[in-house]
Amino acid sequence: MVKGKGVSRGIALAEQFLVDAELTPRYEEAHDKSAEVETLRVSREMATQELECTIREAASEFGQKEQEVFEAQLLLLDSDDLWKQARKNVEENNQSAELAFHEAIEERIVMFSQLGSEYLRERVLDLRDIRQRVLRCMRRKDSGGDVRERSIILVGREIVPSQLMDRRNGKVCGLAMEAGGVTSHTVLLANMMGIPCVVGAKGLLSQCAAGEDMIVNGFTGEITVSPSEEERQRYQEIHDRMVREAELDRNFMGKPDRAADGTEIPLWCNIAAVRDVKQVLEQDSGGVGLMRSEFLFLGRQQAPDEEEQYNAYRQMADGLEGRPLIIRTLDIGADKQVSYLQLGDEENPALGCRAIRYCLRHKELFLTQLRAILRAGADRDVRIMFPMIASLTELREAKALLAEARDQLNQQGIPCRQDMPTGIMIEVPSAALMAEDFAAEADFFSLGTNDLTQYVYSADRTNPTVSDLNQPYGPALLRLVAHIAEKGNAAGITVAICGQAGQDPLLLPLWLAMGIGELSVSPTSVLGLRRRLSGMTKADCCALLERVLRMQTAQEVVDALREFQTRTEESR
Ligand SMILES: C=C(OP(=O)(O)O)C(=O)O
Repeated sequence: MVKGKGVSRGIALAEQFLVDAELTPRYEEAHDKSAEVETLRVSREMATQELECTIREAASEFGQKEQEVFEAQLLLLDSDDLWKQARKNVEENNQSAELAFHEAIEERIVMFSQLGSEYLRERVLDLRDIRQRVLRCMRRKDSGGDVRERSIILVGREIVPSQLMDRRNGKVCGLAMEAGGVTSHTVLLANMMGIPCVVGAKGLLSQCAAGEDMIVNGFTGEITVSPSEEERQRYQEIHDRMVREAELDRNFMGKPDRAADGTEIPLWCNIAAVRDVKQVLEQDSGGVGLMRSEFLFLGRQQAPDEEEQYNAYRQMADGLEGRPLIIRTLDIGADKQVSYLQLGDEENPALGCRAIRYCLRHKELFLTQLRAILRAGADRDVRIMFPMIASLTELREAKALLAEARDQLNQQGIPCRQDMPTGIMIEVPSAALMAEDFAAEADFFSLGTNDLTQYVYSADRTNPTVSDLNQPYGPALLRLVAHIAEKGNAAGITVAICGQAGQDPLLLPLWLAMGIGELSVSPTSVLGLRRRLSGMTKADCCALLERVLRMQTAQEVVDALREFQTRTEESR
């Protein structure tokens, strides 16, 4: 068993699937040449099937450009010369199938790199990708066809969002990482998708065995490689308990987001793509409090143009059937790197030119997004939110560009929203301290507690070594949140929370007491939070908050919150 930190609740048992480690071939001699040749044949078939399936999916879910990328790969993979060369390497040079294929691709990489053509040089990346795909197929024990049909646990040193979103990686039902931070974007996505996840599991990669089963326990942080019968039974018990809890939660379908004394906190959702809208409706949520638009920009070769963005935002708004959609403008940088945007090598990217800072310096890119959002909101409840605002000057500049985008559309006679509600993320201490001033110029606040925590404690959210500091129970963060809520409420604007802390059931009474006006959480958290909310009263929560705000350590706070939770649940 390997121990890490559980960062997305739940438990999963499935086949392990190594993702991020660059697979290198086994440098072995072929003991049985005909078996190695057969491995080549089967892996060619599997890789081809996978790619064909990806092309179909890219066509239906993404766009023409994504489809073309994979079609180009399929052409390369389908080269008879390539496979003949690999076969020759087995038969004449006594190489294993893995090595034989690796070498055959390597020859092409060297050739393509030396040719003057820009186009062929760019194909080198595709060749590398194909090599990884085929090696992965060779490592799979059976030739059970398309990995997408199988449930898998992604295992890696650090899994990036694009790998999790890559449908070629199968039906992901768990994530296990040797490194990885508590609120990295992969973790956020895992939460959103209800996928159990463990990070910081030292020694994981040396123990895992691709193709074998694994249990990932997102409650305890335990990872069990190749589980025994007894361990499988234990998994089943926990799994069954989860199912029972989920049934209790489901009784709260159709009920209001209301505490026992009638105080309401709307429970909205965080989403990243059009396909997430379905879950918002399925989980009976009232809207989307955070649409992380940067996910439209990840895992591709160039930025989506205005039309593509407009279509995506419009589809989301339509899918929400009148519920509000808050779109956060491009929050790129730090752990969300996009190669084609040339973010540059920064010594300290979390403190660098990211999010609104990047957008204000790349006006065309920003205006394109603003136009797309304004158009999507022409006759739908779409609202806009700027991330990483640190100064009033930035907010004013961003609003001026929003007005410019609107004027451009008006001049062209393109329908768009004239008075789009405009909010800001409060995630930088400078904005938190000046909440009163910001409240006079923003229509709403949404607290990005993931970043706010990292900046308040100066503890990198992706660094597991400092994850003890990077958590939301510390009194400094709670006092700051209370300050922001007070200023926002006094100005009559909604103060929401869209960071992970918003979905933490332990913290729920504090948010209720502070007058937080909306929580935006992963869709899978909505019903559970609604159930818990229904058992609390604002008066009890205020008494708890008063005590908590006088506490000095995170441990004292956690103890008080746990005690409150037990008491509330027992009294129901
Ligand atoms: C919601 C937040 O933004 P991100 O997507 O950076 O986690 C946050 O920082 O809390």
